[in-house]
Amino acid sequence: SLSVLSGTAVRGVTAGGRVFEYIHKQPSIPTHGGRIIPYHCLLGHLKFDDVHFTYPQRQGHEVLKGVSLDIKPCQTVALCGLSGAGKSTVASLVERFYDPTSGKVTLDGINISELDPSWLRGKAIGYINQEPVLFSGSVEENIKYGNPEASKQEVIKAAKLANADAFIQNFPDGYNTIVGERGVSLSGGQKQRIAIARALLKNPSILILDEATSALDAESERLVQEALDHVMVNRTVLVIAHRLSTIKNADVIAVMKGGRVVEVGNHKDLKKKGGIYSELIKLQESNE
Ligand SMILES: Nc1ncnc2c1ncn2[C@@H]1O[C@H](COP(=O)(O)OP(=O)(O)OP(=O)(O)O)[C@@H](O)[C@H]1O
Repeated sequence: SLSVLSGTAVRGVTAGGRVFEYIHKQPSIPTHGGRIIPYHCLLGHLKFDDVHFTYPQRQGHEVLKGVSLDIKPCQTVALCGLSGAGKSTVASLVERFYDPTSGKVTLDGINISELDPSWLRGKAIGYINQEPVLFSGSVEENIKYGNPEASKQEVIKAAKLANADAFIQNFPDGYNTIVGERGVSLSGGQKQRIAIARALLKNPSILILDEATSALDAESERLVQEALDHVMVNRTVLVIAHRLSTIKNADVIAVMKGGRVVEVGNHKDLKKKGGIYSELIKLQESNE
C-alpha cells in the first residue's frame, strides 16, 4: 500500500506545483488600478489609432499592421474578413488583454492603458461569444454573475428580454435549477441566452459579440438574434463576424485583411463598390 501511496503523493505534488505556479503568476497587465469613467459620463466612443500589435509569444509575426478605426457611441460596427485577419485580436485589445506594440486604443478619448482593467472588463465592456461559460450553480446565480447586487425581479426581467425566461420556467426548479458540470446541461442556444441575460444585467456601455449566432438551428438562432437585438440597443457594439448575413444591418462594416482594415462602409455601399467585401459575399454564397 505504501508503495502505491508514494506514487500518488508524487503525482499530487507535481500537479499541485503547477496549480500554485499559476496562482502566483503575475500578469504583465495589472488587474486593478487606474482611472474610472463615472457611469453617467461614459459615452462608449472607442478609437483605434494606428495600432500595431505582435503577440508576445510570437515575436516577428506582426498581427495588426496599423489598424485605425473609429467606433462612435451607440454605433454597431462589424469586423469581417478571412480567418486569421486579426478580428479577435482587435477585440482582445479592447478588453486590454494585451497592450499594442505601438499606436493607441482610446475610450472616450482616454488611452485604455490609463483605465482600471477590472472596471473596464467588469463594468464598461460586456463580452458574448459562441461558447459562453456557465458555472456550476443555479440559473439565477449564473445570470447574477453579470451584477451580483441585482434583485430576483431584475434577473427575471433580464431573462425575459433574453428569451430565456420560458425555458427556465420549464425546468423542475425554475431559476434554482442547478446547471453546469453537476446539473442540467443546456443547449448551445440556451447557454447563449443565459449569457445575454447576464450581459443585460451588467448593462455595459460597450458590447463585444464574438460570433454569437453561429452553430445554431434556425429556430434557436431566431430566438438568440431577437435577444441580441434587445441587448444591442443604446450601446456601442463591436461584432466579430464570420457569417456576413448577420451583419447586413450594422452601421459600419470594417473589412480586415492581413492585419489591416482595408474597407469601411455600410453593406449597400461596400457591395456596390465591388471590392473585398463583395468578394467575401460571393465566396460565402457559393459555399452555402
Ligand atoms: N494567442 C496568440 N498567440 C500567438 N498568435 C496568435 C494568438 N492568437 C491569434 N494569433 C495569430 O494572430 C493572427 C490573427 O488571429 P485572430 O484570431 O485575431 O484572427 P481572426 O480574424 O479573428 O481569425 P478567425 O476568424 O479564425 O477567428 C493569426 O495569425 C493567429 O495565428
